[in-house]
Amino acid sequence: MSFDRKIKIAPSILSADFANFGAEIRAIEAEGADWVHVDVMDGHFVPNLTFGPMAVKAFRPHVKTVMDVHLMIAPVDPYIDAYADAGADVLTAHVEAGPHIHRTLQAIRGAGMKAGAALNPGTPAEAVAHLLDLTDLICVMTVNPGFGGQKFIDMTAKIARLRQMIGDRPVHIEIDGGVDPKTAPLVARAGADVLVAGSAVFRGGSVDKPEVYGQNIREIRAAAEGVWA
Ligand SMILES: O=C(CO)[C@H](O)[C@H](O)COP(=O)(O)O
Ligand SMILES: [Fe+2]
Repeated sequence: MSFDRKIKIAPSILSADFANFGAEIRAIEAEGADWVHVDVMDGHFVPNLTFGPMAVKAFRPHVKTVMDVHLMIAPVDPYIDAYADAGADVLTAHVEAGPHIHRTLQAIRGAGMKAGAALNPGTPAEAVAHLLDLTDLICVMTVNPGFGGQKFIDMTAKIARLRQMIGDRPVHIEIDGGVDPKTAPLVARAGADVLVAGSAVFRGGSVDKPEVYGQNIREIRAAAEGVWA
């Protein structure tokens, strides 16, 4: 997994057909997804439950790009090895999930994965100021985590501040929540390069109509890249 700052679209399979994950993953990748975003929720850190490491391991053979696992769980540390074994490429933990995010990021890298740190909407950019050399990705939540299909919360000032803090370090800024062709240009202009989108990618499509996924991905990408045109 090499570093670049081109716009990457990461569909969240939270909006996929839960009875058909393998085919859904293959469809979004065939239709242009750059990464596959996998939302792990524990019914404790967030008020919703999805799946755990056994399911993530079952997704792995279907993912040919980058498997980007977003942990919305607390605690994190007891499960890091299980997600490494499941084949996560990027493992992101929330800074709010416990008192020792520094240790968590070290452990994620130590287990051979790229380490991400996620920030809830109420958490300032400064929460990662002393973590930037331990982090490969900062995930800026633009919804309160737990559910797909929520309304975008404007975090552009936080994104711009993070881009300034990161300087020339090889750290991605990922945006998660409410990304669509209207909001993508706002976050791209502020400095984001990885755009997670669940409902805006899967809306109107299915494994039998995958071209809709392709159209949705192209619209988000064009809107984000249009910022630089
Ligand atoms: O982490 C998440 C929610 O906690 C999801 O990745 C996110 O909500 C994507 O869904 P949508 O694009 O529909 O907002
Ligand atoms: Fe997510």
